Amino acid sequence: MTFAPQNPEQQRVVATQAELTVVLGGAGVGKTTSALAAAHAHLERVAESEPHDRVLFLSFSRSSVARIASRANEILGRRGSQVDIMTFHSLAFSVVRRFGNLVGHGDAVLVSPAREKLGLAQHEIGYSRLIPLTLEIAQAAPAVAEHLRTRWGLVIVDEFQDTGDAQQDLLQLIARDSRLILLGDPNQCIYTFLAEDGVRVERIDEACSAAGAENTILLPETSFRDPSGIIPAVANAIRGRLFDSEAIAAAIQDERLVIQDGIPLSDETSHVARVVSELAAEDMGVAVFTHHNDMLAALSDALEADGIEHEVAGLSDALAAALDAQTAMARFHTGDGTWEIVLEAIAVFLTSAQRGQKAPPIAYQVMNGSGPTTLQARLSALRERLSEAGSIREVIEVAATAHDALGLPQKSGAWQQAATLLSVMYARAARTSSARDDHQMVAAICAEAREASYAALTDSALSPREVQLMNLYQTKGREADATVVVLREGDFMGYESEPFPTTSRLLYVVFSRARHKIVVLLVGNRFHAAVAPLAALAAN
Ligand SMILES: Nc1ncnc2c1ncn2[C@@H]1O[C@H](COP(=O)(O)OP(=O)(O)OP(=O)(O)O)[C@@H](O)[C@H]1O
Repeated sequence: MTFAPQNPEQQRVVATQAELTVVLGGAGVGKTTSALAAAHAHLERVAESEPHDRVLFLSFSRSSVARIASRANEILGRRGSQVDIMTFHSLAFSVVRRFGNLVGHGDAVLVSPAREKLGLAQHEIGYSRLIPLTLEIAQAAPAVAEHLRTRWGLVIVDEFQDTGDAQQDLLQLIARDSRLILLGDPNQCIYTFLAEDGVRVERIDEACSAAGAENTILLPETSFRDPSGIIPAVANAIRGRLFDSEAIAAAIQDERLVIQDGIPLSDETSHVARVVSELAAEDMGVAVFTHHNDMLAALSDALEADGIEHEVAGLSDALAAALDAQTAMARFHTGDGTWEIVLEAIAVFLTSAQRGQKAPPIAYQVMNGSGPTTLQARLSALRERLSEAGSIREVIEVAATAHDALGLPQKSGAWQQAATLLSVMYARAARTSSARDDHQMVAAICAEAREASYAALTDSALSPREVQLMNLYQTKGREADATVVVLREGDFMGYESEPFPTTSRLLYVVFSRARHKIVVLLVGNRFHAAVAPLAALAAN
């Protein structure tokens, strides 16, 4: 194992044997890393008496699962296969899949929030039902509850400050008899807008009281993400709204913090793409953070054109929906699925591209055969091309170009990503499966695509890349050599006033992700008061 504790507190985390340990500390101080080392230490310690013991590492978002998993091998070594790293929702889904029949949900199909907006069929389960259903299953079947309680000797929860009531209930179920390590940072609590779901900053204090002072470990402030301390000092100054502090002036002087303003909205995508290309050319991994998914999609297309491989964290739902739509087209060709299923899958894809509670009008037009005649004509042409395709390979090509052929708005990047995944799945099925006819071939591809879209919905990104694009709220648990923070005129930052506690925590998370450099791009002229002082710094 390559991990070596950097201070006595990290060492205490690794060595803890308490039933409940709470680990606190600011961004980048090593909470996640030392907890992984604690998982390794636990498994080594019990190896003789409990050779099959396992550790569960629960995290919040798909993005942080991906980051933890990418680091885990190095720290866990041969113990890697005994550690399950997943989100609360992917854990719940694995239970629902295995035992859902006990509560009338055998063969459960998990659908995206976008599909949920268009209405659920009987056998479908929405994302928000996963944890409650898991609890119902455990209630109905004590043997399942017992299985979940005994499976993991140690449970670690990352980002504990953002857990809500549902996660808490799930934890109580699975960790009743296990050791528990909770990792948290009250300053990174950015989901308080989910107060209805029980997310509240005080949860950390309660955990500390339960653990007691001797089992509450506060890691020293030194950030190992940027050992020079320059970027952590910027993040802290911004959290404290000390925009005229030495720390910020020094970082600007050293070009570790670059603030560019006056970028017109019409140049946003090209400007961001240029900055990303320049940083990537310096061999830096880059993460771009913005409030706007429309910008992410446009940027994704622009980077594609520049040949820069990238991952769009904000498009995971759209990617899953695009995969579904394209496989539905393949099933239609072989007669294993109807045209209505294809239309519905396209509607779900269109809904996934849209924020808000409702599906967009075009989604209903696709499903109902209403709307502009050009749209209906294009759908008919697509149907014909799919029916007449001479081979499965040709069907996959038709599906790959359907986004353009139909003239769909937005998310062409996700459609393209799905097409690439699908052609890989096709090649694999053609090479390895025992599928002898088109039906079997399509079934094999669909099974694999379904797994991939479940992974996109509940777990890590499929192919983490050096350049990552995401929404401001997906930044937690991420890190990159350079971060590009795009702030746009009119960005909504809540209704609070000075000192903007919630937005300041969000900005702290966003500004603490970089290892080397932060570039802030200010698009437009007038900014929300919470971020306006940054524009003043650019002018200086
Ligand atoms: N003991 C150590 N030795 C080497 N590198 C370390 C050590 N501790 C932490 N790091 C490195 O510092 C960086 C931040 O660590 P980590 O992600 O564990 O911090 P964190 O407290 O979980 O951060 P955040 O709350 O911001 O997600 C990582 O790149 C990690 O590899």
